Amino acid sequence: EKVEITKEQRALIKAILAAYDRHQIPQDVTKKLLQEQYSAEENFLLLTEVATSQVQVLVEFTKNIPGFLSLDREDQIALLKGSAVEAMFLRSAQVLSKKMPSGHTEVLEERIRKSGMSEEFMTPMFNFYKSIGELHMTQEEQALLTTITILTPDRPYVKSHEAVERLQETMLNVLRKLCVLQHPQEPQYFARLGRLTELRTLHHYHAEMLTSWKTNDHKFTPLLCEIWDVQ
Ligand SMILES: CC(C)c1onc(-c2c(Cl)cccc2Cl)c1COc1ccc2c(ccn2Cc2cccc(C(=O)O)c2)c1
Repeated sequence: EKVEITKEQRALIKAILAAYDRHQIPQDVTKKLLQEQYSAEENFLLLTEVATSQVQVLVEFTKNIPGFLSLDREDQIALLKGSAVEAMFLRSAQVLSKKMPSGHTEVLEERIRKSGMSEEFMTPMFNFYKSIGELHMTQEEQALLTTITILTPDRPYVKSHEAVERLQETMLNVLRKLCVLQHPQEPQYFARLGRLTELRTLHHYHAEMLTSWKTNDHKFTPLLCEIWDVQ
């Protein structure tokens, strides 16, 4: 039967896309990525600055997700803490896979490769970036996928599981219709997006990345320590 996006769903897409487009990392941070010299130390510091800025952007974006602010306040924090890494993997993948104007992509990739991260995390991370790139997601799909990742009910310490599940279900219904309408030649497209559960394993790798950086006496910003429970 014909797939129809309702008026409410269109309004939802518009609100989420506007929030997604509005919240970008400030130019002065991304400009540094091109200017500073290369050393593992400098790369780590720059990536820490980008990650901190990305968390701030993520918090602002999340506040604009329709319905998020009506969730229990502690659950809002639990959802942000539980999804930050995955949302940042999605965002970094979207940025690295789209050919950014001023050759940012190569520079970013180079700085990630040379930031003191061990090889064992590099491979899964860049495979993930490659698989995201191959999906050629539209802006709406990227914004909705990030929203759905944030609204994952089974994060640690979430109390009103059903309230979050209802909100996530609403977004999944919209994404499902969008995929059918925007990728008519590929009926399996929505299922492929769902298979991004690799995100969960990357979350696991990331915890180990943090530990290995920490043992090499790398410092994180207060915001990153708070959102990632780093001492
Ligand atoms: C603390 C730091 C060393 C770190 O720890 N884990 C990761 C980490 C890593 Cl190394 C990979 C994936 C996720 C995380 Cl948290 C990182 C680096 O984090 C990021 C965060 C965001 C990133 C990047 C790279 C790109 N982006 C997105 C981006 C870049 C430039 C502009 C914009 C924009 O929206 O305008 C967005 C790195």
